[in-house]
Amino acid sequence: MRKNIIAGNWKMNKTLAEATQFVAEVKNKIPATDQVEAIVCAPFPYLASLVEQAKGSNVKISAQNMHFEDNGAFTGEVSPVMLKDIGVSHVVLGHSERREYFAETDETVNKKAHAAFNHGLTPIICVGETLEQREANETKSLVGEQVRKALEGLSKDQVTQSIIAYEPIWAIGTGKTASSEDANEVCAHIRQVVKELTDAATAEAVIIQYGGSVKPSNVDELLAQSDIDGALVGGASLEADSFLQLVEAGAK
Ligand SMILES: O=C(CO)COP(=O)(O)O
Repeated sequence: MRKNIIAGNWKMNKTLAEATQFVAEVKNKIPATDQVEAIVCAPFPYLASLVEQAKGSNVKISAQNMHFEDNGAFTGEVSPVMLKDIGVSHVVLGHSERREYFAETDETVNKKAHAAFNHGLTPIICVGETLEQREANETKSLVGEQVRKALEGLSKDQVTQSIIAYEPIWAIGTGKTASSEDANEVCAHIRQVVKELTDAATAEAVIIQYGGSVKPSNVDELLAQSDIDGALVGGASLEADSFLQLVEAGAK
C-alpha cells in the first residue's frame, strides 16, 4: 500500500518567528508511522534554519521553487546546489502560481525535475487545469500532457521517486474542492499516463497528491480514494493544529 504524503505549501506567508514556532509545535507530534510523511514547503529565507530545527524529527523541509542551473548570472534565483547544501530534501516544481505569474512552462519544469534528481532533491511536480479547460472537457488531455512533459527523460527510478500533485487551478484558495471522485479520476488518469511512460510497477508506486482547498473536514474523504496518496495544502497548512490534523488523517 502506498503511503500518504502531506505537504504544507505556505506560499509567501509567515515571519521567521512564526515559521519557527510552527515547526516547534508540530515536530514532535508527527505520528511515528511509515504510512505518512510530513513536509513543510517554506519560503527561501527560512529554509536553512527550519532544516536545522527539524533535524531528528519526522518533518521534512521543502523549497517552493528553484532554478535549473547549478550557479551563474541569474540574479534573484536559487539553485538546486544551494538547496541541497543546506539540507533541503524536496522542492515544489511547476506550481500553477509559478506557471501563471512567473512564466514557468512544462519545459522549465522538466529541466528543474532533472536538476532536482541530479542533486538528490525530490521534486513535487504540480499539474492541473483551469476552470475553462475543465468546462471544455480538456482536463485529462491537458494534465496528461503536463505529466508527460514534466517527466520526459527521467529514468523509471526517478519517476518512482517523484511526487506528482494534481491541483485543479479553480480549486486553489477558492474553498471549492474537486469532488473526491472527480479528483480521483484525474489522479487515476495520471497514474495511467505514468504507466504508459514507464511500466505498471512504477505507476503503482508513484505518489500522487491532490491539492486545492484541502482541509481537515474534507481530507479523509479525499485520502480514502484509490489513487490519491496525500495532499498538497495551502491555506489549511498555515496553522499548526490544522496541519497536524491533516497529517494524522494521512496516518490512518
Ligand atoms: O495551491 C495549493 C497548494 O499548493 C492549494 O492551496 P489551498 O489549499 O489554499 O487551496
